[in-house]
Amino acid sequence: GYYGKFGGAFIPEMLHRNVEELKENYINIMAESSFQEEYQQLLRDYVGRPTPLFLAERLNLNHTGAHKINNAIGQVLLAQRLGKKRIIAETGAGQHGVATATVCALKGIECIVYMGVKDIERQAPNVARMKMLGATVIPAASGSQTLKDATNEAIRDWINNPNDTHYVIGSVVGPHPYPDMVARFQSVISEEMRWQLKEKTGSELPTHVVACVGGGSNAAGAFYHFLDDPRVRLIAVEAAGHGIDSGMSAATTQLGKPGILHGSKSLVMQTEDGQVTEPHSISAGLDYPGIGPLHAHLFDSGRGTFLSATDNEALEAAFELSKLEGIIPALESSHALAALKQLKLSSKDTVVLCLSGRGDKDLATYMKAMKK
Ligand SMILES: Cc1ncc(COP(=O)(O)O)c(/C=N/[C@H](C(=O)O)[C@@H](O)C(C)C)c1O
Repeated sequence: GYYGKFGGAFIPEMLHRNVEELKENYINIMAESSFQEEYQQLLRDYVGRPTPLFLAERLNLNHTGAHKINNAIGQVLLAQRLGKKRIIAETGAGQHGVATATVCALKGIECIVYMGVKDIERQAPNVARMKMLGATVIPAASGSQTLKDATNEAIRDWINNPNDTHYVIGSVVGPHPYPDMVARFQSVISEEMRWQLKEKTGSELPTHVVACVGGGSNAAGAFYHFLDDPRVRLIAVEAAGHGIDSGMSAATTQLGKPGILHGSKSLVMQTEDGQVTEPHSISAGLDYPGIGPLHAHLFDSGRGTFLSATDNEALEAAFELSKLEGIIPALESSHALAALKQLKLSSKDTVVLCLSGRGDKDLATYMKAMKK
């Protein structure tokens, strides 16, 4: 369960049994043909995959509007095979919450989503969707009432309900096996990239894959099948917020130090005495003081190139893509788009940009920016 020196499962004693049960079973269950049949069938007929590779842009026009559903389907199917009757999840941008609530509605299983009070405000359309889908949204009022507090509340719930509950973590974070399990579910993104690239360009290898990183699941999925091929440059884009040195940022590889967050050893934005510091990003999905251990290792080993984009650069990129291509991207994805300008690309390059989600959820923020 390690990526270099990062990863592991540093969890409260009371969670051991839950996490052990997952670790013992996830590979076998995912390898079962009945699991794969159901999983692939849902991705095809319910999510609407494969999503088109369009003009070297990777569009997730998936059902529920982002990549999160790939992971939510996998984990709910897994939870059912483990006999769980109750699903909990954390969410920040609300996409993961909506994806989990969607699959729970489809499978008729109870769904509770923890969400920071601040995020409930700025992603209101997704809160409405979760409620429409029959999920219970519980405001995380502890701490700074953002994503990390939603995650803490979900972990507290799981400790109190160890037997009948599965915690669907929304990104490649948390104790082993979550980072590996979520990356496997998201790997469908690079699988589709490869064969669509082959069809369109004759080669299944791009020169660059670019993706935004909050916890890092859409990037893990986009990078997955290219990790070991140095011919493919992996470009991870973090949220610089008001700027790396502004004190209002979420660029964890630039500002973080090795530490433990939510059960995983990775890079964490923290004070001298190891208290997690409050991150900032205009996008809820990247507003996270940690990063998945896979990405900490990609950064530490130099295999990945870590760029960042500020709030304003992301906004600009969102307006530009909307006007130039008729696609309104999620604020998170707009960070990946903004970073393209920082790459010295040549016409020989094949760049695949992973657009992790649609901008429907961010229209209020876009409209506010337009008024300025
Ligand atoms: C459209 C979109 N793009 C990217 C992200 C960043 O999450 P990763 O792909 O896991 O880095 C997100 C993250 N969304 C989560 C959520 O919807 O709850 C996030 O806020 C938390 C799970 C971290 C997203 O919604």
